[in-house]
Formats: sequence, C-alpha cells, structure tokens
Amino acid sequence: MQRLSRTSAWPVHGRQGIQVLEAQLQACSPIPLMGKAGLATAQLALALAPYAQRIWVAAGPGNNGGDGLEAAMHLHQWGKAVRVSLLGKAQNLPADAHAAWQRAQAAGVQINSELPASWLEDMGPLDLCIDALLGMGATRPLSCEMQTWVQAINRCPAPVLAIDLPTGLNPESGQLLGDATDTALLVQADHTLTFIAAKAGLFMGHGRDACGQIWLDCLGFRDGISVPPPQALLNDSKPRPIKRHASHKGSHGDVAIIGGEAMAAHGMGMTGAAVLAATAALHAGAGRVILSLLSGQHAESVPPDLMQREWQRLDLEKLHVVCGCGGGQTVQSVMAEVLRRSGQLVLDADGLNAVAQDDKLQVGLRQRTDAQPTVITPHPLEAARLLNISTTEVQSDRLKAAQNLADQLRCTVVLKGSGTVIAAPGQTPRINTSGNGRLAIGGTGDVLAGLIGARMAQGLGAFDAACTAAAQHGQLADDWPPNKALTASRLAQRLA
Ligand SMILES: NC(=O)C1=CN([C@@H]2O[C@H](COP(=O)(O)OP(=O)(O)OC[C@H]3O[C@@H](n4cnc5c(N)ncnc54)[C@H](OP(=O)(O)O)[C@@H]3O)[C@@H](O)[C@H]2O)[C@@H](O)CC1
Ligand SMILES: [K+]
Repeated sequence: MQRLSRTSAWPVHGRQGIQVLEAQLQACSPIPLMGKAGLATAQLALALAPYAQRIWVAAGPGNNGGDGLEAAMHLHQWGKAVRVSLLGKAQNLPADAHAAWQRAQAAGVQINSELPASWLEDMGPLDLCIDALLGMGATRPLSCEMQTWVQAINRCPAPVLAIDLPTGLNPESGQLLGDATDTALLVQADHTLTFIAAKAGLFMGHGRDACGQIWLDCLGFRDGISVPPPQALLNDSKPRPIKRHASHKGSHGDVAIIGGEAMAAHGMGMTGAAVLAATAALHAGAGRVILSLLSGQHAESVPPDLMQREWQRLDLEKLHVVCGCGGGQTVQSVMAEVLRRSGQLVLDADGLNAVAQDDKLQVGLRQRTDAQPTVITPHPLEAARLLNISTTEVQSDRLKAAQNLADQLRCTVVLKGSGTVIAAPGQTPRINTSGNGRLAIGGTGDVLAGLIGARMAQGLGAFDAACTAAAQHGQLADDWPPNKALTASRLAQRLA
C-alpha cells in the first residue's frame, strides 16, 4: 500500500482496465481479492487511528460492502468495538461479499440494518467511520435509502475512511452520481483507500474535495501481469529548467504577450490580463518578455523589465507568443496572422473564443506545422465552445474532451479546472494533481499561459512545457501560506 504522491506518474485506469487487471490478479491469488482489500482497509484504519476503539462500518449491497465486512472482521479480531450497518439483505450480497458476511458473523461482529442513531448510545462516540457503501459498481443515481446513509456518514463527527472511492462519486468523471448537484450526496472522506489502480474520478471534479488523502493498494500486483494501456497518467512534478552559467538572455527565449484591448465590450479595460501573463513569463525566467497591448497604448506602471511594442512590429516567427489574455473582440483581427506566423504559440481565453467563432481560424490552427508547436489553455466553457458541445458534456469526460480537442486542432491542450488535463496527439493524457480552490479567481489562467510560454522559451516541447507549468502553478497554490491572500499578481511574482 502506498500514499499516492506527486513524484510519480501513476497510471490511471477506467472500469475496463481495472476489470482486466482484476481478473489477472484474482487468477494468481490463492484467496479472493476481497480478503486482501478488507485486510488492507483494516490495516490502514489501524495506522490512521491507532487509538480508535469504536468503529462504524457502513456496508453497501455489493462487493464494496464485502470489503467493509472483511475489514470489520479484522478490526473486531484486533479488539475494536465494531458495528456494521448493512444496507440491503445479506442473502442478496454477491458471492464473495456473502462469504465475507458469513465470516464476519461467525467472528462475532455485530451486523444490523440500521444507521447508528439507534444503537450509538450504548456504544459511545464513534472514533472512525468506514464508507463501504459503493465502489466501482456505482453507475446510477443514489437510491433514496443510499442518500440517507451518505448523509448519516457526513454527519458523523469521526474521521471517515472511504473504501475504493467516496460513495456518491462517479469513479470515472469525478462528478456526482447521476449528475446530482448537491454535494451533500457525496461522502466527504478524510482518507480514501483505492484498489488495483488509480481512477480518474478521484483526481477530478468533486473527487479532489471528497477523497482526502488518497492511498493505493495494488492487491498483489506483480511482474508478469499484462497491463492494459492506461487512460491517463498522473502529472508528476518536474524540476524547473536549469539556467547554465554559460548563457545569456538570448539563451532563454523571447516571449511576446499579445492581448489587453483598451475597452472590452462590457466596458472594462483588459490590459491587466496581458500584464499578468507577461509578469509570469518574466518571473518564470524567460530571457526577454515583450508586452504588446492591443489597445495600442503603452501600459503605465508595469515592471520596467518588460519591453512594450506594437504587435505589428513583432518578429512573430522568432517568438514564443502568448495570445489572448484580455484581448476581447479586438484579438479576432490579429488571430489569422498570429496563427500563421508565430514560431511557438500559447492561446488563451479570448484567443480561443475567436477560434471557436471562426472556422477559418480553426483551419489556421490545424495547419500550423510541427515546427510551430501550439498549446491551448481552455477552461471547460471555452473547451465546450471549441468542441461545439455543452460544458456538462466536457465535465462528464474531461479526458475525452481534452483528447478530442487535441486531435481535432492538432495541438497540446490544457483543459483547466478541478483536475487539469493535459493532452496532445499521440500522448497519454496527464491529470494534474496539484492546485486547489484558491486558484479559482480571475487572472490565474493568464499566469498559467505566461508560465507555459516561458517554459517553451526555455526549450521545453509544448507537451512538457504544459505539464511542467501546470504542476508548478498548482504547487505554488498548495504551498501558499493559509493566512495570506492568493491573488494572480502575487502568484505571478512568486514564480521562479
Ligand atoms: N470484484 C473484485 O474482484 C474486487 C472488488 N472489490 C471491491 O468491489 C467493488 C466493486 O463491487 P461491485 O461491482 O459489486 O460494485 P459496488 O460498488 O459494491 O456496488 C454494487 C451494488 O450497489 C448497488 N448500487 C449501484 N449503484 C447504486 C446506487 N446509486 N444507489 C444504490 N445502490 C446502488 C448495485 O445494485 P444494482 O445497480 O445492481 O441494482 C449493487 O448491488 C470495488 O469498488 C471494490 O471495493 C475489491 O474487493 C477488490 C476485488
Ligand atoms: K466506498
């Protein structure tokens, strides 16, 4: 068993991949995998809460419940006061889970079909709750009874350990089951012990909030098991590019930021977005950073390190261009030329909206050559516009949406949001695991675009630059002092 960390590119598998692995693991295991899963759960429970005496296991009607029954048996045998609430009838449990129920009963575990309220008084306050209601078999909206049980777990003041995944979570998308929107219908776990392989839903959407610390037990994985291609890899953190002594400003690339129209349609000046992207590129170590405001004006009060130049005077072929940031409608008029001429390109925000609205620009993006790598950084709504689907469809399969976009537009895609996905043609997508809700403020996307531009300028390929930048951007937010406000400008200035 291991704590999933950010230092390794863990493979992520969907239902089918897990089933393929499961069958092979079971074939070479002398005991049912459920026995291993239950023992691992009990061991983790003991390690997390060594002094816990009173433990409640909420067990569901399938094999996830079976894992819970196995865990309950071990914890009972180790001297804990364990109560199991079983949702459903024991005779309806699948075979392995039924066998686990029989073993737990024979060992003397107290199993009933009620929620704790009625029996808690004679037991005293709970020390730990184990969520074994639903796992990989969760495919439909929560039944009313299941909803009540989920809410009971969430009311429980004790820490919660979820088995395989928190109940209520769609294991593949990270959304709530059945497209529910009320997060009260999702177990909020402190720890999640997942089996066989990491699942995408744990790292995306609501999964990021609901899982707590994620642990993985591969249930006896060994050499010789044939592993299907993963759906994705977790985006491991990477070292920053090293700047050699024997280098000069020209060695670290020139980034140009094109954006910031004078007065956007809604009446607000948008130069700030471009300045943020430029500041990010500067602090991330690009050799030179040029700010080209579409307002045609020179911005006052920007760092003196930034050069300012009209976009028409830029040598686009030689530059790492970041285009879009606050460009409003004005950016539309420059897009064709930017797409055709820019050496390397990051497209963000208004640049993407311009592409979404204009088929010719989409053709222009697709026609960029291999020598003109491009990264686009849509949030879910921008991705939906580009794919001509709804935001809900994007969010229900973020991996697929990012990959479709990458294949259609022949570029690297950074699909932002909870569990940023990085995809490119011919690459296994990455799911970024750093970052948190403090990044959900205006301007942080501009900072990310500027950072990607800087990493490309320093010599990373488009996909690597996107992966490195996403990891670093999120990590900065994770390391941010809790009592200090995180703003986009501060974020840009903390880059290195
Ligand atoms: N197989 C193995 O080798 C191993 C499996 N392992 C463990 O098994 C787990 C997968 O088990 P699983 O496939 O039995 O699914 P599980 O999540 O328990 O749920 C199925 C039950 O729930 C019900 N149900 C579904 N949705 C519902 C809803 N919304 N609201 C209410 N009810 C709902 C569903 O009813 P149905 O939809 O069929 O009517 C059915 O009765 C996996 O996550 C891991 O923990 C480990 O031990 C390792 C080895
Ligand atoms: K569970």
